[in-house]
Amino acid sequence: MKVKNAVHGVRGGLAYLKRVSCGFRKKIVGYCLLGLLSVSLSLGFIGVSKWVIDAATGTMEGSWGIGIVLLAGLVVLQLVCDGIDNWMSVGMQVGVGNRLRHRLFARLLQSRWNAMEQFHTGDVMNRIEKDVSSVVGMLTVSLPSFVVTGMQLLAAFVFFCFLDARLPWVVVGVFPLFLWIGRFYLKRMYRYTSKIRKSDSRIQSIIQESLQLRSVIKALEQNDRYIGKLDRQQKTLQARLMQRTRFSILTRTCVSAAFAVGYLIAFVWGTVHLHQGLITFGTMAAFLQLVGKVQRPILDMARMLPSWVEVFASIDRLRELEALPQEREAAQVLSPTTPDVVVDKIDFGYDKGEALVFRQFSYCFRAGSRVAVMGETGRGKTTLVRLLLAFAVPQSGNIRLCTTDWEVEVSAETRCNFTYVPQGNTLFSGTIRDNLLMGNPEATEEDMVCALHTAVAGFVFDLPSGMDTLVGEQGSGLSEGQAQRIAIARALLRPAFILLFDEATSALDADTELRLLENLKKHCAGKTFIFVTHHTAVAERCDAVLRLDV
Ligand SMILES: Nc1ncnc2c1ncn2[C@@H]1O[C@H](COP(=O)(O)OP(=O)(O)OP(=O)(O)O)[C@@H](O)[C@H]1O
Repeated sequence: MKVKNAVHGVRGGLAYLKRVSCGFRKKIVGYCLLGLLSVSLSLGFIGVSKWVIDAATGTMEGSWGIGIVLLAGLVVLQLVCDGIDNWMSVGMQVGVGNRLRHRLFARLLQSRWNAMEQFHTGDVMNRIEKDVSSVVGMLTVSLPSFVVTGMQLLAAFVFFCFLDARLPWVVVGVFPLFLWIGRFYLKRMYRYTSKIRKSDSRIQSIIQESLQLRSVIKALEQNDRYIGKLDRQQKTLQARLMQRTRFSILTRTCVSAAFAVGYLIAFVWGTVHLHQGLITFGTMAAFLQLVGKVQRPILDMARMLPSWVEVFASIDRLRELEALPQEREAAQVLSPTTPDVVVDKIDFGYDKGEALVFRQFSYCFRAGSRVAVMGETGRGKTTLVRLLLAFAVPQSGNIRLCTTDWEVEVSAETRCNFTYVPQGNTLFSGTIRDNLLMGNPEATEEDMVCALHTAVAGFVFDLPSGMDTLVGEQGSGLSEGQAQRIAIARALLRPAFILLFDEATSALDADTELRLLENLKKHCAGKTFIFVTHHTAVAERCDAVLRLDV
């Protein structure tokens, strides 16, 4: 798919980091400067300690007591820096994380209704949680550390040159070799990391779907099968992680061995020069500390590499989500009065090459009428609702909202003219009141009571907490029929001209269904009702029946 064509690569990844860091760049630079101050303090510590040792051993003149006071001052400053560092780091992590999740969540909600079908929700959740935190870690921890470590290395290198100009160039000499090995290392790590992220997503998908459908799993006695499925995926993840760890340990051991040899050379060099009286004890101590100061940052940078690789794999996954086709955002287009809904010679099929669901289909839903849409399962009833709501767009023909002197083709902007009760249980966790307010955030207590009565949901007033009763995910705690009636009340609160009921009364008993239809007729005069239904009782109380299977 198009999403797959999203341009991968380091350049794209860097551009993404630049984009998402917007608004935090000053803080990140400030954080880097703080890190540099911290490095300067630690180098200052080395310089002063050399002076103190040389003064104490009589190699240099001066009061080593002042040096000790200076050292204590430098330690205090370092502690203050560490405190500010922690404070800034947490603040940035929270801020950047919130910003990234906001950006992704908004894009997912604004994407076209079926754009996400290619992803499992568990995979999407995994990306929002783990890939976002990996990018946050990069921007707020790894990137500043990389800058500071690089500067630390440079500063130590310059300091080194003052002590002896030859040794540091050995480091420069081996640098091209490091780059060459690094290229091979990065490629391999990227491959391992991408596979690991995929396995991780699969695990989350299995857990999420199984928990959502746990009653189905229980009823079909498939517990062991699903636990086994999880175990197999976990084993795959473990194998992939171990493979990456093996490779990582191998490369890290090689780097550490190279550094151990480097330290040994530096130590022997220092000892020989000390023995020959060419350097002082202070220089020897400073020299050995500096060797550490050069080696530590290089090792730290090498250790950061896996997290850089992980970030680029994560960025690719986040960019796939961000590349989902979006709905155009524009002002609402509200009809002046209840409009006719004219479906004019539409052709529509979901996928290219597959049979069309509608071929040259036309129909007019008259303003203020009640129409039952019927037909065998799979004939396109729900698809018609999606087309009216402009979730899907016909390949040819059009659907228009028309009044005597006003006409507009349906689009995301005309959705405000409709209210929709989908199939199944569509309540959110929270109170019944929260659910009702989703239909109309400005609804008064009186409006909500009226909507509940019209939807034959008077049972809500018998609950101990009434409208403040808490319901669980997907309306758990309520019966299917109770949840359907609250969903209908929610839809009635929305100030819209056309009400779309997609098998919205399927869980109601015949008597309750009839009372609901009577109430709708009485309280919602002038509005258009489109009932997708298999119930003949509903069809008998409508002004027209649209059969899709004839
Ligand atoms: N998201 C989708 N992607 C691809 N094909 C789809 C999608 N949704 C539905 N279809 C196909 O479109 C056709 C019409 O489906 P639709 O859901 O509109 O039928 P329906 O009449 O509402 O069925 P039911 O009475 O079972 O709800 C079916 O062949 C179905 O397989």
